[in-house]
Amino acid sequence: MSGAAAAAARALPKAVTFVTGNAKKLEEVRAILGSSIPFQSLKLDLPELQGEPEDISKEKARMAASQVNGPVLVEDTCLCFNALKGLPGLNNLLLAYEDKSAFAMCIFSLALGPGEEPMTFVGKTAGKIVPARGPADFGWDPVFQPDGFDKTYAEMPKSVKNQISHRGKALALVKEHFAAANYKVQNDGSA
Ligand SMILES: O=c1nc[nH]c2c1ncn2[C@H]1C[C@H](O)[C@@H](COP(=O)(O)OP(=O)(O)OP(=O)(O)O)O1
Ligand SMILES: [Mg+2]
Repeated sequence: MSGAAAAAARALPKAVTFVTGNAKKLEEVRAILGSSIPFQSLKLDLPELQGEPEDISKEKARMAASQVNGPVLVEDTCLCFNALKGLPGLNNLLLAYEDKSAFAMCIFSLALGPGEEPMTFVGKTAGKIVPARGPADFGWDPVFQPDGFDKTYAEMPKSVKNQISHRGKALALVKEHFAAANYKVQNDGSA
């Protein structure tokens, strides 16, 4: 890197902690991030808040950052129904509506430490709600069929889901941010 355009390295006291109570999410985040961002994970059930998805995610990051006392990444996901004007909800509600279109939305929030304003990264994948097909081991994967595919998320190989998913898209933005921000992790000989 040369000269003026290089971002000043921001020192982080430790590696970023991805906080979630959901093992399946963690599995996907690990697979998608690989070794691109050094992170550790912590299983913590944070309260389920109400409100606008972005605000919920940010508030979750604030709580996690104070509990961890360091940089954290958290994530909130919703399946939002166009018939309900984008509201998250229960699949059964949709039975009453002709319009089965929906989108999966994932919002990651990164807080660099307690008291720091979280940054958000949003990924969306459009699709429709269908009768369940495929393994039922992760939430609503069997009932969500992304546009352009004849398989539900549950029926796809993980590698395909991760490439086109709400989570994959949001994490691509997280990766871009990390690449640009040039964080330097202290107490980590590998950096
Ligand atoms: O890719 C996905 N495919 C199918 N279902 C999914 C996905 N991602 C989240 N889900 C489900 C899990 C939970 O029943 C609900 C809300 O998720 P959400 O509140 O963000 O997650 P959570 O409470 O399980 O874990 P966390 O501790 O990270 O908040 O959506
Ligand atoms: Mg949750």
